[in-house]
Amino acid sequence: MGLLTESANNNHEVRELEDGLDSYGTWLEKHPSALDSFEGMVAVADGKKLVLFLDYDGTLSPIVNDPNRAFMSDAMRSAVREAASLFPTAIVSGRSIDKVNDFVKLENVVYAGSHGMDISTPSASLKHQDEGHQIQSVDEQIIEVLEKKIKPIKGAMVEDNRFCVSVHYRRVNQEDVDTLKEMVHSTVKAYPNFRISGGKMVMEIRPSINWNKGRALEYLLDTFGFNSSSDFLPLYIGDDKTDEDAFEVIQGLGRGFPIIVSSVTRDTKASYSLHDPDEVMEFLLRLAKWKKEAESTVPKI
Ligand SMILES: O=P(O)(O)OC[C@H]1O[C@H](O[C@H]2O[C@H](CO)[C@@H](O)[C@H](O)[C@H]2O)[C@H](O)[C@@H](O)[C@@H]1O
Repeated sequence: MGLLTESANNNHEVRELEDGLDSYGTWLEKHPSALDSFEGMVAVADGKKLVLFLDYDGTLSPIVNDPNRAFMSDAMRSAVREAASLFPTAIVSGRSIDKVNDFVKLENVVYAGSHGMDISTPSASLKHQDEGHQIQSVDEQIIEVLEKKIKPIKGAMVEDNRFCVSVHYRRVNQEDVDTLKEMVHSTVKAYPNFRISGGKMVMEIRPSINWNKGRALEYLLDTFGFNSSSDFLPLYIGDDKTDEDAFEVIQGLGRGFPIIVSSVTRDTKASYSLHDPDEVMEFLLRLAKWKKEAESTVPKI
């Protein structure tokens, strides 16, 4: 993907691109390409258990205008399937678990939807508990009120992600974006148990609880049985603001690989970068190849 193709209709991101043209190289020095750093990374991972965490939109599928058409390519699906056959793998998304499952269509991965609030493993399913109360699916009323309120804004769209809601403005005229944002803020004000976070041309309305993709990563490491082990390495690939919570947890652990997918300079806690989903696919294939070769050279006793 070229430097100027991603989200070219987003003025802010275009400005970021223009500003970033000179400094992208400098940014890459701080967040080196995971492909260029591959040999060093696998040298660290040798003999350890890598655990993979993959975001969906913008990581496994390219960002597109219509959220309902963010399909994953067959080639990407087969790369993820291959990697997941060799490493414990979770897909961690802001989407509802059912929607991300419909897009990914793989059985050998664990799904964490609604920014990690809804987790399904082969053996159990967790709807995040907050102070002893299981959180409820987002009140139908919020969705109805939001839909009604934003109706006059052409191109705006509400997406029900089960435990959170997205209001999309990628297809909204630039001059209407501030009005839309104001409408969403004033609507959500009436629901003190919810807060708004941002993403790529989307406002995400989520329960005000201390749970995010980082907490989901910790929970999943536990579920995979790595809580007491000292030889695991989490590897998380994501492109959006909500993925920063997971990068932060990995930095806090002092082990593992936080990798951001970005073709522009970004403020991030990730240590490595990949330019776009094509590079994510290439990286996953290299990882699988490395693991298979490593396993075939282990002497059989
Ligand atoms: O955590 P993720 O899996 O990255 O989900 C974050 C949001 O992703 C989706 O929206 C983004 O991708 C859309 C399709 O490419 C794009 O049209 C939109 O502008 C992006 O923000 C999803 O639709 C949202 O509900 C997720 O919250």
